[in-house]
Amino acid sequence: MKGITLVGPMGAGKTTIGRLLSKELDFLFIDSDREIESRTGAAISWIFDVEGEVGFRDREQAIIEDICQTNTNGFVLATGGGAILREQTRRILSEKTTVIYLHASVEQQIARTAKDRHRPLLQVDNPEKVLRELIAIREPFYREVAHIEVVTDERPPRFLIQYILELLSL
Ligand SMILES: Nc1ncnc2c1ncn2[C@@H]1O[C@H](COP(=O)(O)OP(=O)(O)O)[C@@H](O)[C@H]1O
Ligand SMILES: O=C(O)C1=C[C@@H](OP(=O)(O)O)[C@@H](O)[C@H](O)C1
Ligand SMILES: [Mg+2]
Repeated sequence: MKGITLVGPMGAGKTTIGRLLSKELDFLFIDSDREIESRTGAAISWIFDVEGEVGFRDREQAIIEDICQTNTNGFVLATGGGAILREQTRRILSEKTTVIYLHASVEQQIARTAKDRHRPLLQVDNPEKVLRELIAIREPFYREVAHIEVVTDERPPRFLIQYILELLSL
C-alpha cells in the first residue's frame, strides 16, 4: 500500500486529519514539521528566524524525500503548507504516495489558526492578507500534486476521515 500524503494551506487540518487517518488505518503517522523539529533539535520558528525560509525549505525538502524513500510500509504524511513549493518535492510526493489536497476557505484557516503562535508566517498584523497571497500562489501547486481534493468546509474531522476512506476504497 502506497503512503498517503496530505497537502493544503495552514489550518486545512493536515496534522489533525493525518493523525486520525493513520490511527484508523493502523499506519505510521509522520508530520513533516515535527520531523524537522526533532531532527534539527529546534522549533520551526527558530529555524525561520536563524536560517530564513530558504533554510527551512531545504530541510523540509530533504526530510520529505527521505520519508518517501525509506518508508515502504503504509504511512500517512502530513506536510507543512509550503512543502509543495519545490518542484522536486511535488514530483516525489505524487510519484511515491497518494496525495490528498485538503481545501479550506481563508475564513476557516483564520478561525483555525488564530490562537496558535507557532506558525511564523502568520505572526503579522494582517494574517488574512498573508493567507490570501499564499493561496493565490500555492493553489495551482496543490492541484498539480494532488490525486484527490477534499473540501473540509464545516465538516468535522471524524466525518472527513470516513469520507477519505471511502474515496480511497479502504
Ligand atoms: N475539519 C475540522 N473542523 C474543525 N476544526 C478543525 C478541522 N480540522 C482541523 N481543525 C482544527 O484546526 C486547527 C489547525 O489544524 P491543523 O491540523 O494543525 O492544520 P494544518 O496542519 O493543516 O495547519 C487545530 O486546532 C484543529 O483542531
Ligand atoms: O504554509 C507554510 O509555509 C507553513 C506551514 C506550517 O505547517 P502547517 O501547514 O501544518 O501549519 C509550517 O510548515 C511552517 O510554519 C510554514
Ligand atoms: Mg500541520
